[in-house]
Amino acid sequence: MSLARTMVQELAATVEEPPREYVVDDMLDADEMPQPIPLIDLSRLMAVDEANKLRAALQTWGLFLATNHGIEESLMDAMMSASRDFFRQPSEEKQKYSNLIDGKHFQMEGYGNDKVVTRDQGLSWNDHLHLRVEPEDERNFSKWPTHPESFRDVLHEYASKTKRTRDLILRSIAKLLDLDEDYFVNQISNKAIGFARFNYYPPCPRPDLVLGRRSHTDGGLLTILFVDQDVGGLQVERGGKWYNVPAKPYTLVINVADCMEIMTNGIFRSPLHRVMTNANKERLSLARFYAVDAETMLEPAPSLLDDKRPPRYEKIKAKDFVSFSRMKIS
Ligand SMILES: O=C(O)CCC(=O)C(=O)O
Ligand SMILES: [Fe+2]
Repeated sequence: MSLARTMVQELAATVEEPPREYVVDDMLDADEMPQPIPLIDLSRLMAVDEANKLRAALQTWGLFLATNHGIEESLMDAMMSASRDFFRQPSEEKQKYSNLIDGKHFQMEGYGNDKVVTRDQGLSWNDHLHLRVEPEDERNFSKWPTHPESFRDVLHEYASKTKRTRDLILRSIAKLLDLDEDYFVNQISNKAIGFARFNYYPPCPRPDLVLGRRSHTDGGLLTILFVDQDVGGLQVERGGKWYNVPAKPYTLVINVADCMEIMTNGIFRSPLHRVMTNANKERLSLARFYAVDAETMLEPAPSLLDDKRPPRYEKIKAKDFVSFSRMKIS
């Protein structure tokens, strides 16, 4: 089986019908919202009402929209436009950062598609650039674009800002659970890995049959997502239904990831989410994935457990954690 695939961007420019591997089984749609996705003002989390809103958001959706997150609009604009400039380059330029070594050996970092593991694995209408941003002293700059020229500096700046936002949110989550304020922050030492995933979704001729990103949960502790303000597409699952997450200018989407669900013993959920395609417009997004230290023992925080609330997840070392579904006891 060949790992090398045509970039979706090139497919989109040439085909009228998406290849079979991209087509999903069910017709794609969204359900009517029961209530809007909560919008949290991060500068007000000291206030009880805002903290309660955060708690409700994390329990019901595992995801929320965040304003007043401390990242300047000009920096967000610069980051989005650097990403757009990267993806607009000719294919040969982008292939210099390919995630396939010698055209066949897949590695996590670089430009390309997701790893193909099985023959019948469905594909997504998406190309991406995946970069390891933390630990800061282990950045592999051979995978960091030099075009546009500003790319590296802007990403460096953006990463230092999202880190602050991350810590603010992690501390707020710990407080909601009466845990030590640094309980989650301490799981991320200066050796923990943080990725930036720049997603590019070309227009797709069959948005009713093809997903920009198939349904998944994020594996780490927390994800800070910056979505295209002009094109929606992100959906989140709740109670077996799919709901549109609105794209609001300069508003981040924050979601709980699997390790956080385990550590909170399922009080806060790591939501399934997916991305729809659009017939006419390209779409970009940038996910910052924050993982815990590889050596961390993943387990529900002991103070959240008692006779009535037994652990719902088995203990496992973070580096051995691969599939979320295998971890659930009930
Ligand atoms: O593009 C999006 O809105 C979501 C992307 C996503 O879920 C991911 O990269 O894990
Ligand atoms: Fe995701």
